[in-house]
Amino acid sequence: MSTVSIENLHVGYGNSAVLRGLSLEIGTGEILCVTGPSGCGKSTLLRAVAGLLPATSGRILVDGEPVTGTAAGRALVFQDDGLLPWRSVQRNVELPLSIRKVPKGERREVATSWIGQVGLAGYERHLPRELSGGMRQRVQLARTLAGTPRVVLADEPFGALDAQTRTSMQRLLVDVWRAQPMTVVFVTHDVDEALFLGDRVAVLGRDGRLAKVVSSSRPRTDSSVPAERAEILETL
Ligand SMILES: Nc1ncnc2c1ncn2[C@@H]1O[C@H](COP(=O)(O)OP(=O)(O)OP(=O)(O)O)[C@@H](O)[C@H]1O
Repeated sequence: MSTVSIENLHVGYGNSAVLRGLSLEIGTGEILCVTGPSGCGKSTLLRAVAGLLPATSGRILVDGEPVTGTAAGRALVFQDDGLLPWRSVQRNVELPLSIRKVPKGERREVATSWIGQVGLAGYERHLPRELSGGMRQRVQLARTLAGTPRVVLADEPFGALDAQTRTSMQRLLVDVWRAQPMTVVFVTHDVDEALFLGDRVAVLGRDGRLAKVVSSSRPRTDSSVPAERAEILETL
């Protein structure tokens, strides 16, 4: 788990600025959801925190250390599951451990445990093409968590799933986060998803600045969520 500090961050592509002076503090073990209109720079923010895009000015610190490039401790999760089609579920989940040269026995044990925790016990030998979209997202989640990231950067990972599968993936994410707390920055267009998952919801404006941060207190009450929902929607 890590603290992420974003300080007066400006990021752009060529001469066009996207994020203009964004400051945000993401606490250790917090789930921060980021929402905002299309094109406001949500993915750009994640890429910058991942170390894939340099800041034009300002800085990002993870546990006090400036981000200067990618790091194994910061994992990106996408809508596209990114699974290797020729590798079984087991071998896909083992991937971050193979890269770290974790011994075979330990690799197998850790991967099997995560496959069980995401509800896919019995599917270890299946290939990605033999699984549904929701199951493939579970494999992606297991693979990400097997790498014990300190920060998970999720870019609309459940965006392509049907409503029911999406709800079960949201619950699964909260369950695994409770079992193994981690700092999560989760981008979504879906305000209800943001309020369900997030401890706080950061709303980016079209101008590339932070428009609002809304706290979503846990445990949520039925009456608090509509109020928070209205507060976010009036900004969009
Ligand atoms: N590789 C790139 N080169 C140039 N411009 C880019 C690049 N990637 C994104 N942009 C531009 O930067 C702006 C922000 O894009 P970004 O993908 O971060 O927005 P977003 O909020 O994630 O959008 P959406 O909600 O539609 O996914 C957009 O105007 C986009 O066209």
